[in-house]
Amino acid sequence: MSDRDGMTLWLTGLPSTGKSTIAADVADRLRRDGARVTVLDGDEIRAELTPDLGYSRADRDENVRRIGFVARLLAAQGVVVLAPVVAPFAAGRASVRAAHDRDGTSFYEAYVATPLAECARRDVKGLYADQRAGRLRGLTGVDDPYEVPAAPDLVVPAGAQRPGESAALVHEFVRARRDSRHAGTHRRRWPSSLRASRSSPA
Ligand SMILES: Nc1ncnc2c1ncn2[C@@H]1O[C@H](COP(=O)(O)OS(=O)(=O)O)[C@@H](OP(=O)(O)O)[C@H]1O
Ligand SMILES: Nc1ncnc2c1ncn2[C@@H]1O[C@H](COP(=O)(O)OP(=O)(O)O)[C@@H](O)[C@H]1O
Repeated sequence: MSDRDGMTLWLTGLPSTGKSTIAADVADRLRRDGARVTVLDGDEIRAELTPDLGYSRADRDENVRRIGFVARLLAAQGVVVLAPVVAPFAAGRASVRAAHDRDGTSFYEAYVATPLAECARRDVKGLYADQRAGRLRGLTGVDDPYEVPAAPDLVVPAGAQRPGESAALVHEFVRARRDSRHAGTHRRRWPSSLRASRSSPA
């Protein structure tokens, strides 16, 4: 394990799309692979790190910015950071990516793409029902914007999959990126001239 193993994988999508379920399962799978993993879950972070913020655009942008900052610090130390956070605005997601790019830390955006009607049917926290009943205003995807990622690194069709299938897809995505970085490390460490001399008979 090295600092090169670190990355941020942001799971964006509507409430009840499956972000937290997938992140928890992927974290377990990666830990079994021996990775250092942390999950920056929207609900937990809002309770502990951003309790001062609500759901206005400015507050959501600030929430995403702070989570992105913590993710970047951890990822730079070799941690695989999973961030299941709605992050409804493309500009907010793009600035988190840009901040990672500036210090050479990997950032990937996974769009958890369950159709709105299925999210509303799942309605894990009763928010869609609250919005319909007039008890909640400004629900992402219903009466507040959700900007669908234009070029996500991964699309997870979680409306048409079982949770384990979605987790397996995301796990494979992360594993492939970690593996390719390891291969790159080995290539850099042993340039071809050196490899040739090492493999020649003495
Ligand atoms: N109005 C409104 N719109 C959207 N979501 C709402 C709202 N009110 C509360 N919640 C719950 O808060 C979670 C979204 O906050 P996040 O910190 O994940 O995202 S963000 O700040 O909007 O980027 C989100 O969590 P998930 O259901 O896990 O996505 C919601 O449960
Ligand atoms: N393919 C899938 N991936 C993730 N969750 C799924 C999937 N299919 C059904 N579900 C269910 O949908 C719900 C998603 O809830 P949750 O993970 O809390 O969503 P979010 O974090 O996006 O608000 C859970 O009850 C989960 O069991």
